[in-house]
Amino acid sequence: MQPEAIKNVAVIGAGSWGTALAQASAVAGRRVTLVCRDPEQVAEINTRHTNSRALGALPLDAGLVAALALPADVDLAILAVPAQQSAAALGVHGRMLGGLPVVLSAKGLEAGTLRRQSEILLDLVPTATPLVLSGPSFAEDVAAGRPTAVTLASPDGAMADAVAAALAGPGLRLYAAGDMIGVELAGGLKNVYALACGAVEGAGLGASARAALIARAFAEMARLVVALGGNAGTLTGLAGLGDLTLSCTSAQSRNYATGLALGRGEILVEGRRPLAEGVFTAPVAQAIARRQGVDVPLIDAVVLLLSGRAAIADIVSGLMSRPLKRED
Ligand SMILES: NC(=O)c1ccc[n+]([C@@H]2O[C@H](COP(=O)([O-])OP(=O)(O)OC[C@H]3O[C@@H](n4cnc5c(N)ncnc54)[C@H](O)[C@@H]3O)[C@@H](O)[C@H]2O)c1
Ligand SMILES: O=P(O)(O)OC[C@H](O)CO
Repeated sequence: MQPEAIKNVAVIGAGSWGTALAQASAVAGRRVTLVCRDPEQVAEINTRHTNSRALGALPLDAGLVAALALPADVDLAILAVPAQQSAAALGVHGRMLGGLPVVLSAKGLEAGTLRRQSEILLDLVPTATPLVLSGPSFAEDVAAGRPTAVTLASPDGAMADAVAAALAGPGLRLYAAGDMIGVELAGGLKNVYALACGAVEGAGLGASARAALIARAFAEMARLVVALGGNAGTLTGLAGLGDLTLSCTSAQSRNYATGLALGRGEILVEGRRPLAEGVFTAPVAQAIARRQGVDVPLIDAVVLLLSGRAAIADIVSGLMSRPLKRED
């Protein structure tokens, strides 16, 4: 496929990330339909050209329209609902996606089934071509056109090149890559480690502890990626190091902010906080690691923290008192 053949893009999911990707695609010259669930949101986007629920007063590109369903002439779809909702959204829209390239942009692993996003897509729409978009990218930055670079991974290299070229614009640079498993895992796992880093800051444990945590998270992530057939080298790129750095150091990350609250001793009340994908992915990552026989002390620590069954001081002391091991 040539990039010029990708004229019409549909984005499923009108939250902050879906709206930001729709905006970037429109700025890149595509005709974009943002698929919403709420008729009032459709009306606001089509008349006032804002999506206030997702991105406040940010003016949206004139090439972006909203609808309740996918149009018939879509060349490329982008799925941008929370990771635990991907199967439900594909259940509604999947029959329109047969044979199409589908960009998966949620960062998370599915509870219960332990599926990655590409596995969910291929189970529900076997003829679609999956591409995974991940990397350091806050919706607010992408929507405002601030410089952002991400990875776009697919086993179909020619398709990844074409879609990267079709979606690239003045503020968004996409690097095509082949290791979809590594990129998907990196995107899901960084949210778990961002929770941990936020908790370290919230508990006042210091910047040295947070830096050590990031480095050990990188090593842990590499073990899991390799065990699942991915490439550890992928983690040196945008989806690995790039996103781990962003999410583990910035309170703008919802996962980091949630960790901050946990570290301060606050109790999480479901539905009362912004989406923090790591809360759902942590137990899934732990189950996958157990299945593969991979040692993941940091993921275990986050699962324990989220369970509310142990204080952060005890969790940290448990991590620090493990038998010493070699780094090399
Ligand atoms: N916000 C960011 O900066 C950002 C950046 C990169 C990746 N992501 C990822 O994008 C995904 C979505 O995050 P977000 O920030 O847009 O969340 P959000 O909470 O802002 O929005 C989620 C949207 O999905 C819609 N939705 C939920 N279930 C649905 C369903 N079954 N069918 C159709 N629509 C449904 C909701 O109505 C809402 O509009 C997450 O996996 C997140 O990790 C977010
Ligand atoms: O706000 P978060 O923690 O969901 O992070 C958003 C993006 O994934 C950052 O790359």
